[in-house]
Amino acid sequence: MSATAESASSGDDSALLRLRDLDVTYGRAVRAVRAVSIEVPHGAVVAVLGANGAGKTSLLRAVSGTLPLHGGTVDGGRITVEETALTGRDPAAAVRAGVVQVPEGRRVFAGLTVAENLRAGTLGLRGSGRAARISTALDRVFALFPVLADRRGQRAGLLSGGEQQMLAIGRALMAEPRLLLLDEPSLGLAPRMVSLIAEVITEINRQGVGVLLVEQNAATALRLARHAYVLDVGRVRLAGPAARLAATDEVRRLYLGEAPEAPESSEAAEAGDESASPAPDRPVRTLRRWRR
Ligand SMILES: Nc1ncnc2c1ncn2[C@@H]1O[C@H](COP(=O)(O)OP(=O)(O)OP(=O)(O)O)[C@@H](O)[C@H]1O
Repeated sequence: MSATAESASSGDDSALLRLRDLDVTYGRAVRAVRAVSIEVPHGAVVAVLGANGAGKTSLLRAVSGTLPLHGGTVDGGRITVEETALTGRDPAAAVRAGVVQVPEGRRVFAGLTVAENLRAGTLGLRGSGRAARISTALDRVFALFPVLADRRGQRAGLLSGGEQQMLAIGRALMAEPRLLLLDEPSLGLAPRMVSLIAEVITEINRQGVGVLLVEQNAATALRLARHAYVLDVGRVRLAGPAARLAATDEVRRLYLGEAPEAPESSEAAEAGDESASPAPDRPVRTLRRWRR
């Protein structure tokens, strides 16, 4: 494992999403993402971890084409979904390529009903058999989230935070994604709801949807993901199989909030990778720990 690893995955040619040397800036002053290379293989959940301001959301915005809406620009690098180049493309192009983002903070349409919110997710749907496909997608969402079926006529603003997160994910699924971009789905949710959302992410993935999961909740993310990347001030600091990352001293101490068992003997240091060792003056950025 290396901080400069180009990818946490095997690097095979069948990657669903491939980011190469991605740079994202806001204006002249903020370099939010720097030379980041990430892959999501077909059928995988891949996690991107990091503290506040590490660049996680900016990375997702670059992929979903929503960066300009926030004043940001892709300044360098390449984004491809299978054979489709998405670098600098708009959100409609990303949706056509099967990429749908669930933004942080849910952002459901509070004044619309649950059913209307779900239908809003189908606006970008093109191609034949649209009505039948919408009906199938609706059945699938209601099977994943029975509570949404029960509340289909209720205004979304009246749902709990967890239910709104379900609705936000459900709305994204209505667009028939091949790749779901999830930004902090566990944020602000009670532990029981975090577990439920985690189970649903696993099920969605089992149904064939690739997932790029951005989380500060490192324990949940590392449990769900096959591969993981740790971003630090816009750069990939660590990358590798999630289970292996979860076992390193650095991740356990800085991202899982665990006390180290042995003094400063990180796996990366053993591998001779000095850049992955924490600097002595670095503040410990303990992120929220996942509690069952
Ligand atoms: N719209 C914006 N305009 C200017 N700077 C921004 C904007 N959005 C993010 N930034 C800056 O870009 C950097 C990366 O932010 P980003 O939101 O991508 O990080 P993050 O890892 O998702 O953080 P968090 O977990 O707090 O959401 C930060 O320095 C942030 O202040």
